[in-house]
Amino acid sequence: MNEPGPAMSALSGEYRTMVMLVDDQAMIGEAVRRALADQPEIHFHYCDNGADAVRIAEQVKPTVILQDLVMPNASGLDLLRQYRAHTALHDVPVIVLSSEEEPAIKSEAFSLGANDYLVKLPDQIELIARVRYHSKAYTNQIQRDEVFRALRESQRQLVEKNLALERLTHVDGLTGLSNRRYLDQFIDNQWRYAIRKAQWMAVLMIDVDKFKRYNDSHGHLAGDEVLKKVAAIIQGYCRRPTDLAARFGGEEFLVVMLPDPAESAELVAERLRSDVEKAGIPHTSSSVGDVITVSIGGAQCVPKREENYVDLIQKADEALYQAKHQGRNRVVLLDK
Ligand SMILES: Nc1nc2c(ncn2[C@@H]2O[C@H](COP(=O)(O)OP(=O)(O)OP(=O)(O)O)[C@@H](O)[C@H]2O)c(=O)[nH]1
Repeated sequence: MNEPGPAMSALSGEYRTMVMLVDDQAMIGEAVRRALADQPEIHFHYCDNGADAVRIAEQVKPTVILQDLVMPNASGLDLLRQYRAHTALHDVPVIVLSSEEEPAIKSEAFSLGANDYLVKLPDQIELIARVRYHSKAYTNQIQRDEVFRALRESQRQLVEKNLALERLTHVDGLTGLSNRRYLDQFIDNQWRYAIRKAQWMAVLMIDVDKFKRYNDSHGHLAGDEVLKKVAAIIQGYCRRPTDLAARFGGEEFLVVMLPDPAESAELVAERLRSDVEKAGIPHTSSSVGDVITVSIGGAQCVPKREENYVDLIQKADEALYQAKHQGRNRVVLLDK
């Protein structure tokens, strides 16, 4: 008897033909073994007890099962049902071995999922041909499934990588806020949306006060850390999908929002300004105070078709200029 072993070798990627015969008659077992003996690529396992068939099939991993119908302690049709309900065995081809050509039994066997029906004992050539045919169909199916699985997995990874890449192209490397490129896309979309919905749209331009002095006193790297902290505070105010916080330029940030009446842009701007001050990041060389502060210029409008969002940003810039001139660490909001 050939050694029982795994029918499928995941390592080599090759599939061996593994025939499992379930039949209580040792004489049949011996006859089938002999019929297959001179086929080196066909491995054979004989199970003479129907009660053990499912358990043994789990271990042996047959690529085809030869199933006797009448056994003392198990019914072949019942076993067929069990194979078909079993997660690991439900696709394994089953050739029913019957002692007679009986249409009713044949019909029931096929309706339960048998793949073939042979009357015992078929001649050697027919047995080998059918075993090869069913085994090959089964292993081809497994290989196709594996290829599809691998393909789906690599497609999933590709989508993830593309998304990550896309995110990277949208993000400012230092602060993690959106970059200018993404801001332009976003604000354009939001502008059109606000036109359609006749909704208020606001932009806040936020600039760190006396930042040059900070860099001069503490160095550029320490300045970068300040920008990251300020950016994190700003980001905290942009949780809704309709809001966006972006790095507009060096130490300048821009927030785009569709404010609702309950939380006006001015209120958000004032809270943000106050949070930066309360963060208490020391800035001893600032003429505004002894901590990092920001000035915020805001502009808002209900956009109209004939207007352009660039004018809104321009207005916010004007407001920022006023905030700086009025002494910094303050909010100036203008309606466009
Ligand atoms: N550390 C750091 N500094 C930056 C970065 N981008 C711009 N800056 C600095 O930000 C400073 C901005 O200086 P100014 O435009 O003169 O304004 P300010 O000193 O903040 O003064 P006011 O805006 O008038 O309050 C410059 O010194 C820039 O070098 C950056 O990415 N990192």
